Amino acid sequence: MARHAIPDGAQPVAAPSPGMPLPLPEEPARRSDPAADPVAVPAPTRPASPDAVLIRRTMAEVGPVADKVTSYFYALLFVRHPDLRPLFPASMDTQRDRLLKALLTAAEHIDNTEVLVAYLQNLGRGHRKYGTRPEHYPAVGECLIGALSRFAEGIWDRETEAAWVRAYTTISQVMIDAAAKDELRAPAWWYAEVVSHDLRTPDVAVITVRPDQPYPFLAGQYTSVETPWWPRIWRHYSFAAAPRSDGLLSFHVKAVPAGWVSNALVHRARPGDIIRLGAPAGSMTVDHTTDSGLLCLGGGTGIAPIKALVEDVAEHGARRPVEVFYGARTDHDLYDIDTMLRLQHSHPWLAVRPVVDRQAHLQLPDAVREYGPWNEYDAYLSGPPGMIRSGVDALRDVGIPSDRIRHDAVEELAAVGN
Ligand SMILES: NC(=O)C1=CN([C@@H]2O[C@H](COP(=O)(O)OP(=O)(O)OC[C@H]3O[C@@H](n4cnc5c(N)ncnc54)[C@H](O)[C@@H]3O)[C@@H](O)[C@H]2O)C=CC1
Repeated sequence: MARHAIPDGAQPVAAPSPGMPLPLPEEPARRSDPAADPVAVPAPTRPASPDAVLIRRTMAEVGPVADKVTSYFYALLFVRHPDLRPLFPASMDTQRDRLLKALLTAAEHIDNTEVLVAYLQNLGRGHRKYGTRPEHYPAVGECLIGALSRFAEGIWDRETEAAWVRAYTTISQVMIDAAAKDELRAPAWWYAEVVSHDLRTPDVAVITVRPDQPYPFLAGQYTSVETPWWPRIWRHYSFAAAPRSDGLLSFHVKAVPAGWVSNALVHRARPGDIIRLGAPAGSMTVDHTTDSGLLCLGGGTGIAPIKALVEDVAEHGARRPVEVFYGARTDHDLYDIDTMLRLQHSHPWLAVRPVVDRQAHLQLPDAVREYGPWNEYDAYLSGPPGMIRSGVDALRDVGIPSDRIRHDAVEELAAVGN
C-alpha cells in the first residue's frame, strides 16, 4: 500500500519496570479494527475500575502540560539510561508526542482488556525493529512514573503510583510476550534493495524494492520504512500491489514539506539503495468469504492500497463488482490513472472513476453520492485524514453500515510525518 505516508511508527520505547508507564505507539493502527485502532472503539459502559479512575485523573492533570511531561520524561530516560539513547532517532521531534498518545490510548482503554491487549500486542511486535528488549521496559516505566509524579504533583499519592505501577507492569508484559512470540516466526525487520524508482510527478515516486527474504503480507496492508539517510526514523507506507510471485514490493511516496523520509525516498533514493522494512500491519484487507461488491475511495497517493485490493480481487478470480473513485486535485495529480484504466480494461467487473476537484467542483466523497445504490457493498477508504472523515460520513449517509467501512486509523493518518 503505499500509502504515502502514514504515520510513522514509534520509536523504541523503552521501558518499564515494575510498574511503569507506557510505551509509545507504533504501527499506525489503521482502520476501524479495534486491534488497530483502539481509539475508535467506544469506551465500555461499565463503571471504571479504581485503577482506571486514578490513571485517568493523572492524565487529566498532566494534559495541559503534556509537552513538558514528555520532554522531562525523555530527559530523565536519557540521563539515567544513556545506553537507551541510540535506540531513538537523533532528532526527537516526531518522537515526542508518541509516548503521550500511547499513554492516552492505553489509559482510555485500561478497563477494556480485549481492545487494550490487541493494541499492545501490535505495539510490542512493532517495537522489535527498534531493538527494544525486555530489560528496557523497567527503565521506561521508572522514568514515566518519575515524569508523571512531578507534573501531577497536586494529586499524586501512593495509590496513584500503585495504580500506574500495576498498569505499566501489565502493559509492558503484554508487549514483551507479543514480541517474544513474534520472534519465533518473523525477523525484526527486513532489508530491501530499491530496484526501480519512477518519478511520476515532481513530488510523487513509485518505488519498487526487493526484500532480502520472503515478506508475507496481504493486499491493503502497510509497512514501516527506514531510509539509510535518517536512521531510526520510520514512516508508514501502504503496499501498492498485491503480493507478487517475484516477491517485489512497491510503494507510492509523495514528498511532503519537511518530510524527511518522504523527501529522501522521492528525491534521493536510487536503484541499489538499501532500506529497512518493518513487519506488515493493518487490516484494510479484502474479505474473500463474501461476494459483496467493493466500493473504494482513493485520494491522492491513497490510490496505492486500492490498486493492491483490485489486484487481490482479480487474483481470487471472483467476479465481484469493484467501483473505484480516484480523487486528485488536478489532472496532473492522477499520476496512476493509466494503471487503473488498464486494470479496468482487463476486468469487466471493475469501474474506475477519476474525480478531479477542480473539474468536478466537488470532492471525492460527494461524488460517491451520485452513484449507487451501495447497500450491497463493503467500503474501503484510503487517503488524507480529511477525506477519510468526510468519506466515512458520506458512506454512512448512503446506507453503508459502519462495520462494512474499512480504513486505517485517522489518528495515525493525522500524525503522518513523512
Ligand atoms: N491507507 C491509507 O489510508 C493511505 C493514506 N495515504 C494518505 O493520503 C494522503 C495523500 O496525500 P495527497 O496525495 O497529497 O492527497 P491530496 O491532499 O492531494 O488529496 C487527494 C484527494 O483526496 C480528496 N480529499 C482531500 N482532502 C479532503 C477532504 N478534507 N474532504 C474530502 N475529500 C478530500 C480530494 O478528492 C483530493 O483531491 C497522505 O496524507 C497520505 O498519508 C496515502 C496512502 C495510503
